[in-house]
Amino acid sequence: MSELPGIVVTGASGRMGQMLVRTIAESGAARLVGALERAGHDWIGRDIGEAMGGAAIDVLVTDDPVEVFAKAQAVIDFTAPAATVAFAGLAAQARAVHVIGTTGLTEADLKAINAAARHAVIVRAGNMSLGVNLLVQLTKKVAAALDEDFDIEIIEAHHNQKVDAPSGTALMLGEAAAEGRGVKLADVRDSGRDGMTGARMRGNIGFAAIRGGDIVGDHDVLFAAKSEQITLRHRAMDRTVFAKGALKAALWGQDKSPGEYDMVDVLGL
Ligand SMILES: NC(=O)C1=CN([C@@H]2O[C@H](COP(=O)(O)OP(=O)(O)OC[C@H]3O[C@@H](n4cnc5c(N)ncnc54)[C@H](OP(=O)(O)O)[C@@H]3O)[C@@H](O)[C@H]2O)C=CC1
Ligand SMILES: O=C(O)C1=N[C@H](C(=O)O)C[C@H](O)C1
Repeated sequence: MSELPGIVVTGASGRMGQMLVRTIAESGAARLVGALERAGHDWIGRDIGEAMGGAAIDVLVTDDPVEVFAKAQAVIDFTAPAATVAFAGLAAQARAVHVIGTTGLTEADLKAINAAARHAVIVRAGNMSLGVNLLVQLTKKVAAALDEDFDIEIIEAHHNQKVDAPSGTALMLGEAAAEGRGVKLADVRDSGRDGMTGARMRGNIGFAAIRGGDIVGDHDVLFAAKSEQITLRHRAMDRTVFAKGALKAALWGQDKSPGEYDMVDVLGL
């Protein structure tokens, strides 16, 4: 019997990192071959299972991506933009599928990731859940069906430790709405209203970000016209939906040609 695909989790001590370690262990479809943290992290050298407060699973936390990526068929990465760009190059060198959940990436980061995808499979999405990727498709459809009498507003809410806004998901939804309308998001994006903003500009796509407590991730797409409104809503109740999607992407990517893919490709939506 052939061995299950080996997976490295980066940022293994993080909220998503720990969820991924558990999801892989419970999946029966893959095995954890590495857990990565930044140099100096106090989990380095410890068994990841024990560091997470459970039983040992014979995988020590390391700060050496080159050594662990060489053993892996896939790298699942929910960290921070600078780390993700560096991991994209290293995962491509190791010919490992790189699943990127990290958000807050700049245009320059995206360019570097795209260059790495010339040599290996990269699956990147601001949200790995089935529900949100379906919502993206629905948003595109509804935006295409309605004219600019409907103002489009994207409202997202997350926990108080989130460092980027608007969320990666909100931007995916904004791109979908813009595509549905046949415009470029960059030309109609309206985020961060504060002070004497003036009246809302017709055709703009607005963003609002709420941060509080332990909200996992809520997204509304509001289409508001005179006398009627439509709201499309997704709420993540816990992070398993993201981790399961990421694992699915890592397995899906195993027999694909080098290139950059997203969860719409993985889920066949
Ligand atoms: N696409 C999706 O479906 C989802 C995306 N996300 C995104 O994933 C990212 C992480 O979220 P979350 O888990 O909540 O954040 P956390 O801060 O809990 O975890 C991030 C982890 O990455 C580590 N890290 C940062 N830099 C490096 C590095 N150079 N090498 C190794 N590890 C590093 C951090 O370490 P340290 O603490 O030392 O900095 C931390 O342990 C965010 O961008 C978030 O928006 C989150 C959920 C779903
Ligand atoms: O940081 C988070 O937590 C999340 N980030 C992603 C985003 O930026 O959209 C996905 C999810 O909403 C949780």
